[in-house]
Amino acid sequence: MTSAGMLASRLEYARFEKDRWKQVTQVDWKSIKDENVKRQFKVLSKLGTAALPEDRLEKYDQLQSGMERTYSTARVCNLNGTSCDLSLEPDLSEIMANSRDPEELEHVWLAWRENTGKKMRNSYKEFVELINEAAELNGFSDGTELWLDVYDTADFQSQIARLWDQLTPLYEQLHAYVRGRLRQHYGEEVVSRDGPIPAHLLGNMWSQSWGNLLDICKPYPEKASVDVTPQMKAQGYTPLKMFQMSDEFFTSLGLIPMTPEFWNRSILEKPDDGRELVCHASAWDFYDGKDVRIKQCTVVTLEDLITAHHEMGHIEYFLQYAGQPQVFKTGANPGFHEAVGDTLALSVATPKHLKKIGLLEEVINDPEVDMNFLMSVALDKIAFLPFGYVMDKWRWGVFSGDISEDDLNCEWWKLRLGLQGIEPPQVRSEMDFDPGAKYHIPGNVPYIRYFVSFIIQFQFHKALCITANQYDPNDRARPLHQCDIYNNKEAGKKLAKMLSMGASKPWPDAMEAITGQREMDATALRDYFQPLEDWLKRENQENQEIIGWKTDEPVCTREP
Ligand SMILES: O=C(CCC(O)(O)[C@H](Cc1ccccc1)NC(=O)c1ccccc1)N[C@@H](Cc1ccccc1)C(=O)O
Ligand SMILES: [Zn+2]
Repeated sequence: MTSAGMLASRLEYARFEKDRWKQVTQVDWKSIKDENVKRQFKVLSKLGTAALPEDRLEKYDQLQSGMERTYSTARVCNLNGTSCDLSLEPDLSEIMANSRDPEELEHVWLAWRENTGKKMRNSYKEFVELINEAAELNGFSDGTELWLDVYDTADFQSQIARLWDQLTPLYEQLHAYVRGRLRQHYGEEVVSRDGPIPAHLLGNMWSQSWGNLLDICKPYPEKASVDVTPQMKAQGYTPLKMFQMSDEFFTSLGLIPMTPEFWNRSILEKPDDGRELVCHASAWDFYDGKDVRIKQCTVVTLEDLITAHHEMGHIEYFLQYAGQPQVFKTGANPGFHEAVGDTLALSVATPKHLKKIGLLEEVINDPEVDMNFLMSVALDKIAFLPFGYVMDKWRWGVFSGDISEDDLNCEWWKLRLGLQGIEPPQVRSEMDFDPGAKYHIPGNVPYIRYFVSFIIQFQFHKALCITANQYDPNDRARPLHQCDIYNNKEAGKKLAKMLSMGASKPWPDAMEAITGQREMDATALRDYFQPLEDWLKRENQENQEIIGWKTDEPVCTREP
């Protein structure tokens, strides 16, 4: 599908949506008795951006596809300038993950932002106006209300704030420990004792997950590492084999296997015919119960094996709710769609499971290997939480006007400093537009869904592990983080029951179907990481690490 084709079909679909909406609003659907039919009308009574007049909608789509093209086609030079066609995937991601040279990391970090975000600033300002215009045409006050309507939860933003408040003590312990290990590795000149962590040293272009620092942060360096990437390469893994393994995990639970169309029409590797491709992973539903596809520029790493499960989680959801009426063919809420694959990946990543699939040698039940594993999961899951929050806390502020268009970048860094405790390698300014360096901003993909997912996936994991008799809250010999639900048909049946509901019921009903609870709850996440939290507190105390970070250093100057 070319971008021109995309634009044309988006406009055509908007016309269809507007016609359908006109018909629906002429029906007195609120007095319909049948709950299911009434709910279908309720969903159809909302129009979204299709409410924009055609010329404004065309402008909206052009701005968005223009920013996405800037992002997807950006190329940068390497440190010594010998090559200038480095792309984000796989080149820059590999450098940010594996380079331990602060100069090279700083160069790549700055060059990427120079060639993406900085070029989008004006487009984004205009784009925000259009989102707010669309919101008002839908009877909402701004884009934030339009975006949050799908959660249908009155105090959603304060629920998110409360969940984050519950988790900051755990995050601060991890932050202090990682800052300590980075200071040992790079020296006090590069990493301070009590300040924020330099963003370019965290193993990821956006400092959103720190799993690539496992070699520096392993609690027991001499013990086995759970990053089985070398074994995957040694055993000749291919992207196809990674997706076949993921499919095998899903079917081991009795879930629906990937369809022939999936295997014939997915793009599982970056094409080498020079074709421009949006490499950011995505899953696609063609709404016929058979034609479902993933597009992913997969490389052979454990990180990408986990991403394969994430994308396949979307596909499984598509297949499970294929029998629902069209308007219910989506997640109970967007966080549910993001949590399916990650929930199963919590089992896949365990040493127990990696041994089962031959990627880890004999792992005796060694508490130190276990702590190394828990740390690797925390570096991805705990580190991610404040990033997931910042991404939409910033956008909510921009849409609602709390963040003025002259302060876009410095307000972004105020949030990055305050919530994540990170700082840019060099002071930024309002000439930059660093949010645009992350796919979901030009891609206009909301992000709080991932924060929700990272909370509820532990609730799902805990419930399914109890069903699979792999976890017992009172039996320390079977802790939650060692649970692997592989092959358990009971757990699979429970998950399938929720997935097949799609959006036919309010999301608390779907949550209750799996966990017995009706709200988001961080307790399961805290239970999972309890052994690590205890270890981190002892370790930080022994090393006299300072918990928290100073915020008095300037990270961004408001000069226009
Ligand atoms: O962005 C993704 C994975 C891509 C996706 O699967 O969430 C994808 C994003 C997307 C791409 C294009 C258009 C819209 C959304 N979402 C889907 O493909 C999708 C989502 C819902 C239903 C159907 C498909 N993950 C996030 C967060 C994350 C999640 C899990 C582990 C690490 C990090 C990230 O990488 O920052
Ligand atoms: Zn996703």
